[in-house]
Amino acid sequence: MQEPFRTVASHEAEGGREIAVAVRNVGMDFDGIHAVKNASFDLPKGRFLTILGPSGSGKTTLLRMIAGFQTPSSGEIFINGEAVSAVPPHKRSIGMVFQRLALFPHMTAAENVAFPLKMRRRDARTIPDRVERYLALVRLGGYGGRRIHELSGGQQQRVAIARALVFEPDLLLLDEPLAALDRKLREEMQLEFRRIQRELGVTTINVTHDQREALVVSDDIVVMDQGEIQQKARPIHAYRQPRNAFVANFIGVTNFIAGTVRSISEEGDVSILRGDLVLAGKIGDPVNPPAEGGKASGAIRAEQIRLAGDAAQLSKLDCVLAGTVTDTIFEGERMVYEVACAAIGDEVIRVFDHDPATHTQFEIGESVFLGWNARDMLVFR
Ligand SMILES: Nc1ncnc2c1ncn2[C@@H]1O[C@H](COP(=O)(O)OP(=O)(O)OP(=O)(O)O)[C@@H](O)[C@H]1O
Repeated sequence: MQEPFRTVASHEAEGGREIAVAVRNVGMDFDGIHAVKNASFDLPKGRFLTILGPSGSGKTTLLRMIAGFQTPSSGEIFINGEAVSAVPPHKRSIGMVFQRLALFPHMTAAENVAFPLKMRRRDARTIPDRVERYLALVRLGGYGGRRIHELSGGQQQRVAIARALVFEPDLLLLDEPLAALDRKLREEMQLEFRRIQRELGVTTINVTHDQREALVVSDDIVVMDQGEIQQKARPIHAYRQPRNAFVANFIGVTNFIAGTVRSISEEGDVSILRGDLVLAGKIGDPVNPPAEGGKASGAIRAEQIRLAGDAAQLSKLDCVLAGTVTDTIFEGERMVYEVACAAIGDEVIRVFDHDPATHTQFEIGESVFLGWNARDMLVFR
C-alpha cells in the first residue's frame, strides 16, 4: 500500500494548486557517475516546467525517471500523490514526444493518432471523432489521410504531439522534441507547444539545452548542472535573479569581472576591488554570499551596459570604464560589441546595442567608454 503524498507547505507556496509531480531527494548513479544528485522540486497541476542545462547535466536521466524508464538509486517520485517507483511506464498516465518522433511511417496521420486509443481499448465508435479533434487542435484538420512521409517536418511534429495527447494523459513529457528542427520552425513550434499546453491545461515537463526555448515556453525553469539543480524559478526570475554564477552564465550573455571583496553593507551592497578599480554591486545569492576579503566576481549582463564615445555621456551611471572596440558583430536585431578594458587587464566585455539608430556607431579599434548601474551588477562568491 503506497502512502498518499502530502506537501502542504508547497501547496501553499504554489498558490493552492494541487501538486502533479513531486520529486523528492532523487538521485541516479551509473557505476560511480552521479548523473542526478539529490534533486527535489514540486510541479503544480497544469504548469509547464522546463529542465534546462548543458549536455551531460542529467536532464534526460531525470525525465526518464519521471517517465519510469529508469528507477532512481535514491529518493522518490510522486505523480498525483502516488509514489511511482514500482509503477512501470505504461501504467503511468504519460504522453511523450521525443526528438526522434517514432511515428509509424506506414500509417496515416490519423492512424498514428488513433494508435494510443486502440492500445488502450477505447470504444472504437468514439475514436474517429476524437482523432479529428486532436488533429484540429494541432492545426492538422483535413490532413488525417496523409501518410507520414507526405508531411513536412513541422507537420510530423504536430502528429507526434496529437498522438501524445489524444488519450488525455495526466502528464506530457517532452525530451528535446524540437532540437533537430531549423531555427524558424523550432521557434514556431515552441509557440505551438505553449498554445496547446495552455489550451488543454496539461501538466508538462520539457527537457532542453536551449535557454531561449526555456524562457519562451515555460511557467517554471529548473536549471541543472553536473547532476544538481541550481535553481528553480519562473523564467523572468531565473533571468533577472540568477541564484549563482552558473545560472547567470548559462541564461543570457553575462560578463564576469573577478576581484576581492572590499566591503559588504547590511542592505546587500557589495564593493569589489580589481586592481585600482572599485566595482559596486549587489549580493547575487543571499544563501551563499561572498565574504569580506574573499574572492568574488561581479556579473553584468551584456544588455545592461551602455556604450559612448565620451565619458560625459555616461555620467549618470555608477561604473564607467574606458576600452577599445575589438570586434563588432551584427546579429540583425542587435549589434554586439566586444570591448577590451585596460583597467581589468584587457579582458573583453560584451555589450549589446538594441537601438538600430546607433548600430553602426563604433568601429573596431575605436576608443569608447562603457558604463552600468551598480544595481545591475550581481556579485557571486
Ligand atoms: N545508461 C547510462 N549509463 C551510464 N551513464 C549514463 C547513462 N545515462 C546517462 N549517463 C551519464 O549520466 C550523465 C547525465 O546524462 P544525461 O543524458 O541525463 O544528460 P543530459 O543533460 O540529458 O545531456 P544531453 O543534453 O547531452 O542529452 C552523463 O555523464 C551521462 O554520460
